[in-house]
Amino acid sequence: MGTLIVELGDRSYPIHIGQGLLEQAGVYFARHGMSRKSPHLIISDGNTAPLYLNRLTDSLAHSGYKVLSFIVQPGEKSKSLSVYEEVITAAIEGGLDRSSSIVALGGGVVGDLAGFAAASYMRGIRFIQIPTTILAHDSSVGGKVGINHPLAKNMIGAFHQPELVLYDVNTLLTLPPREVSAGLAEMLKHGLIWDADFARWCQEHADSLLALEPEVLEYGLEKGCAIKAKVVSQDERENGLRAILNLGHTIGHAIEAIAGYGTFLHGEAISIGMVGSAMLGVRLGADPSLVEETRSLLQSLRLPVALPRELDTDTLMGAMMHDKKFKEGSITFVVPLSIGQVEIRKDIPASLVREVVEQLKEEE
Ligand SMILES: NC(=O)c1ccc[n+]([C@@H]2O[C@H](COP(=O)([O-])OP(=O)(O)OC[C@H]3O[C@@H](n4cnc5c(N)ncnc54)[C@H](O)[C@@H]3O)[C@@H](O)[C@H]2O)c1
Ligand SMILES: O=C(O)C(=O)C[C@@H](O)[C@H](O)[C@H](O)COP(=O)(O)O
Ligand SMILES: [Zn+2]
Repeated sequence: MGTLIVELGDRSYPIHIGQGLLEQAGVYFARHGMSRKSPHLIISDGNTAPLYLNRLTDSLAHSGYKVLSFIVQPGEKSKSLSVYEEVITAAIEGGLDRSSSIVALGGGVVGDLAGFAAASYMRGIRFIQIPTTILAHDSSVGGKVGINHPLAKNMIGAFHQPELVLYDVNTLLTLPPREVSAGLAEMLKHGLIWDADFARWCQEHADSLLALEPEVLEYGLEKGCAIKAKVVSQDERENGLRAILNLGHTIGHAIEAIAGYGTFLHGEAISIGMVGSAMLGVRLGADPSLVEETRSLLQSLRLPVALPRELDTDTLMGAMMHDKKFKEGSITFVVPLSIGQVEIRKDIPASLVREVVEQLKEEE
């Protein structure tokens, strides 16, 4: 088992990664001084809860905690205002007070939704992340929480750091193959933005990662979490450096929104977006081999690398203008210089992005 720390002064917190941690949740709650007098609300989804909720509630109850649960529909559509309202209703009806916590048991959807409920309920209560997807090695760390608007991803949200992240890698064994690949997209992203050796390691170990071989998977998750933790520790609120974690997301988020949430998984959409970013990089001076290399890394993880022709370019461009990085008339892009190295550019003309979108369609 490994433990990493997200260094944020008096809001620092651990990420515990290992096997069998779900059964020890009560011990970790006690170690973090969670209240035994106030109720704690677990948010999970309809796929994850039948598999893992009992293990969690048993462990917490055994350690003397009062727990309630609220189960949402699986998938991106649950990151909505209406489901958020249902979660808040469950918190009020369950009698949560300022010593309570909200606990996310699931992937990034549950984590973002539960985290936003924790950030806003009574102006903020404690929050615990218990991730159960590969993708959530990214989403459970860093405190970005929120929900979608039909017009734009993650448009309503907050920064609200968890108390701790308890990552039981045994839970990953039940993930469907498509979700495994989508999660590995964010793992590879951490290599693409920070560490070329790690990006190439992901490709070399692609078969083991896809087969969920525990030791390889745990190493990859720890490495991804460590990169994310380092970035977040330096720039919690995305005033600068943190934007690099958004590689591929400007195009990716627009794809998710215009195709209808859930049509493309988040990891699939950002996979296509990362190829687009490489194309942009080449237009701005990177070696032309960057596009093929990026594509090959993503394809080894069985990820999509082209944009379906039926997605309308104008609609996609319009959706990109809703990105949080679109400010004062121009869009900030994370542009790769080479594998493992990116820069943040604030001067990317929309015409260049349009060319990239067209090129992404040609490759289909
Ligand atoms: N906050 C952040 O920093 C951050 C970072 C990256 C992504 N995200 C967000 O995360 C979301 C995507 O997260 P995700 O890919 O985990 O999606 P998800 O939460 O929808 O989970 C994927 C699917 O797997 C199922 N599932 C979860 N755990 C399972 C398990 N152990 N076994 C079997 N099935 C399981 C879920 O029910 C769902 O159907 C997106 O909304 C994205 O925007 C947030
Ligand atoms: O933590 C971050 O910062 C990220 O950008 C991580 C991304 O993988 C993630 O998808 C995040 O939710 C995107 O945030 P947004 O602010 O661009 O909506
Ligand atoms: Zn992401």
